[in-house]
Amino acid sequence: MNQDYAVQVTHLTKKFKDKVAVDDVSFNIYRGEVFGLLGPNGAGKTTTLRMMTTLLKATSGHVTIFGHDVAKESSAARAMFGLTGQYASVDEDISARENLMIFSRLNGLSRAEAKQRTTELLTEFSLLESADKTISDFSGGMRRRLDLAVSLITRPALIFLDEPTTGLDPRTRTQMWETIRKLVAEGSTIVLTTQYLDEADELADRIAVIDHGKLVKIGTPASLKEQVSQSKLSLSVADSNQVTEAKDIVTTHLKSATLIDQTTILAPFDDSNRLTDILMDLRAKQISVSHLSVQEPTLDDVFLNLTAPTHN
Ligand SMILES: Nc1ncnc2c1ncn2[C@@H]1O[C@H](COP(=O)(O)OP(=O)(O)OP(=O)(O)O)[C@@H](O)[C@H]1O
Repeated sequence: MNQDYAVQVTHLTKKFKDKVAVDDVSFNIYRGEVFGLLGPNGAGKTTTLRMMTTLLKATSGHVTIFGHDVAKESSAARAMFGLTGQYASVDEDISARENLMIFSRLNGLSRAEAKQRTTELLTEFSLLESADKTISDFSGGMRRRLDLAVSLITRPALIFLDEPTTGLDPRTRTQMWETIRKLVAEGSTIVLTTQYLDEADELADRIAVIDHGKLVKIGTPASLKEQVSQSKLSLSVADSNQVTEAKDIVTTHLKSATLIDQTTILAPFDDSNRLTDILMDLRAKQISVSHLSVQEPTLDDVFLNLTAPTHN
């Protein structure tokens, strides 16, 4: 086993009768990284995650978690990770504190240890004030934080988060991102499935894009964006009489430029250093700029490009 890997997925395949839900997928996840599994509905993310977390048997292929084969050594593999998401099974009718106590005891902690861990987790996840409310009175964000707290009782080195922020309001989502970043800072490895491209962009060190059960691309958010599209420069001049001259300057430096109205020029570019040259030339010709912006390619561009119907 390679010591640098938290997870190794090799030729993983899942067939449901004639339907191939996951088709020969291989990737490795490094220790300490946040790895995002991204794909449209029905792409095979959940099926992949369920095989990785011992909940579903693969038709063929292998997964190892810190060297433990999930099929052959499932208890050892299971002891290495925490799982949170749609499978979390907190009891709705009792309080957060009681849930944490019960799960701590189920995980083998003594009564005193369970009590201490429960207080630590309630504090860590800002649930101390609501600790004795029943879960059915919890907001979506509180519920999600409790789910995550439960999966962290045993301080696992690897955490699987299945769509951690689906259905949360923007503020609670940002809080969840902070919590995830904190876990990473403390050394956890995180595997995350998400339907939110901005979430993958914010959190993931690397992203695997899955479509129709196949791995279509893997890389850092930046490298995926680079492969798909260039940045765009948008520049407006104060005096419309100077727009043609300004367009010529932009064309000289960026090869192509388009006039989109009487004062605005749009040009694709990939070298930020050219921007200074353009501004210096404009100033030398006494052309004033009234607006300037650079649009970076977004992960949406990548996603649409990779999973567009024409792609398949
Ligand atoms: N138990 C099952 N029996 C038959 N087909 C299944 C089963 N589970 C999943 N599938 C099919 O396998 C494919 C992949 O499903 P999966 O749930 O893994 O996708 P997903 O990427 O997680 O989608 P979503 O974002 O909607 O959860 C889908 O076509 C789905 O209908």
